[in-house]
Amino acid sequence: MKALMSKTAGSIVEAALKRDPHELEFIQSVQEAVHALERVIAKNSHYVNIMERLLEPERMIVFRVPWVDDRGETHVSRGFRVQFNQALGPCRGGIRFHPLMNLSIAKFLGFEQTLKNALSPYKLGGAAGGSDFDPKGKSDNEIMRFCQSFMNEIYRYLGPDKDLPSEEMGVGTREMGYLFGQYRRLAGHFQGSFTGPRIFWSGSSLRTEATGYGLVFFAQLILADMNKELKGLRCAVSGSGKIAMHVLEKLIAYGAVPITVSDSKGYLVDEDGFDYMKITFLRDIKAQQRSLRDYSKTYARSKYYDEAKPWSERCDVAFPCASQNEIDQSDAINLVNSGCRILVEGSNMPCIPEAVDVLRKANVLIAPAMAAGAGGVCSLLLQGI
Ligand SMILES: NC(=O)c1ccc[n+]([C@@H]2O[C@H](COP(=O)([O-])OP(=O)(O)OC[C@H]3O[C@@H](n4cnc5c(N)ncnc54)[C@H](O)[C@@H]3O)[C@@H](O)[C@H]2O)c1
Repeated sequence: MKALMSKTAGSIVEAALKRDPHELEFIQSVQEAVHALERVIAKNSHYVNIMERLLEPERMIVFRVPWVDDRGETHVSRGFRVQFNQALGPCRGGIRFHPLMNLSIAKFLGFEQTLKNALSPYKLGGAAGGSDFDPKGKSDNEIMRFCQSFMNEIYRYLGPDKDLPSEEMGVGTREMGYLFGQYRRLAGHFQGSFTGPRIFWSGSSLRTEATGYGLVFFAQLILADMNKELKGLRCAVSGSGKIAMHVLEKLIAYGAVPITVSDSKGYLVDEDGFDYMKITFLRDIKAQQRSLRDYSKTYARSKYYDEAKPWSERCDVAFPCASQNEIDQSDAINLVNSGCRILVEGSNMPCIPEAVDVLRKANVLIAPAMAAGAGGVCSLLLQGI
C-alpha cells in the first residue's frame, strides 16, 4: 500500500480515504482531527510525518468468537481489538459490545482514545475494541459464555504492560467481571489490569462514575469562566446508560434541571426535571430491560416520544451520551432553536460534520469528548497507574 504522499492537511485525509474508503467512522474522525490541526500542520511539515505514523494503528486483531446460547445453538460473532498507539505507554481503551460494531468503529474509537489519553497526566497509549455481539436480551449465562470465548482469544494481547481494557457501550460490571475472570484463569495469576468498576480488580471503584461526573464538572468550569453556573439550567441528555445516568446524578447535585434521557427507540422528557428518586426508578426500568416509556405510567407529567431525539426540547446545555453521529444537521438546527448554548460531548464524535458547522455558526460552545470525557482515564490516579 502506498504511504501518504503529499504534505498538506488535505492530502492526509485523502490518503486515509484511499487506503480505507469503506471505514466511514474512522475517516470522519481523521478528518475532524486533521481539520482541528490544520494550521499547525501548515506551519510545520514535521507534524505531517507524525500524523502519517499516528493514523495507522500499531496492531489490529480481528478474531472469531463462537458461543453457545441457552438452547444449545452455536453462534459466531466477530471480535476486534485495535491497539492504536503505544508511543506514550501501554494501551488503554474500551470494549464495546454492539450489533453494529466493526473495524471502522474500533479504529475511530482507538484513535480518539489515543488523543484523549495523551491529554491525561498519564503515560498511556490508546486502544479500542469489542464485538458485534448484542448483549440485549441475552441471559447471564449467555453473556458469560460469550465473554469467556472472547477472552480465550484476546487474553494473549492484554496485560498491565500491554493493553488495559475498560468498559464501553454494552459492557458494564457484569461483562467486565466475566472477562476478567477468564483472563485471570488463562493468565494463571491475578494480574489486576482491568479498569473495571470493582476496586478488587485493581480498578478504581469510581471508574464507572468518573466519565459522566467529569462531563458535568467540565460544563461547570465552562460556565464559571462565563461567570455563570449550572444551577437552574435546563439540560437535555441523550442515552440512558452508564454515562448518561451519572451525568444526570451530578447535574442534580449542582442544582441543574436534567429533563431528558433516551434510548435507540425514542426519548423521554420530564418537564419537572429528574431527581434522585426518579433516577433510581429509571435504573430499575433499564435493569429489567423495559422501555423508558414505562416511566410515564408513574410520572404522568412526563412524555415518551417514539422515533425521536431530545434535541428540540428547550434547553441551555446538551449532553449527547448515546452514540457516535447521533446529532445530524437537523438535530443541530433544533438544538440552536431550542436555546442550547453549550454542548458537552459525552459520546465520542456525537455530531456529523454538517452539525458541527451549524453549531459553530450559531456560536454554540462545543466541549470535545477528548477533554470533557477524560474522567475515566483520570480516575486511574485512584488506582495508582
Ligand atoms: N463508558 C465509558 O467509559 C465511556 C467513556 C467515554 C465515552 N463513552 C461514550 O459514551 C456513550 C455511551 O456509553 P455508555 O458506556 O454509557 O454505554 P451504555 O451501553 O451503558 O449505554 C448506552 C446508552 O445509549 C443508548 N443508545 C444506544 N444507541 C442509541 C441511539 N442510537 N440513540 C439513542 N440512544 C442510544 C442505549 O439505550 C443505552 O442507554 C458511547 O458513545 C461511548 O462511546 C463511554
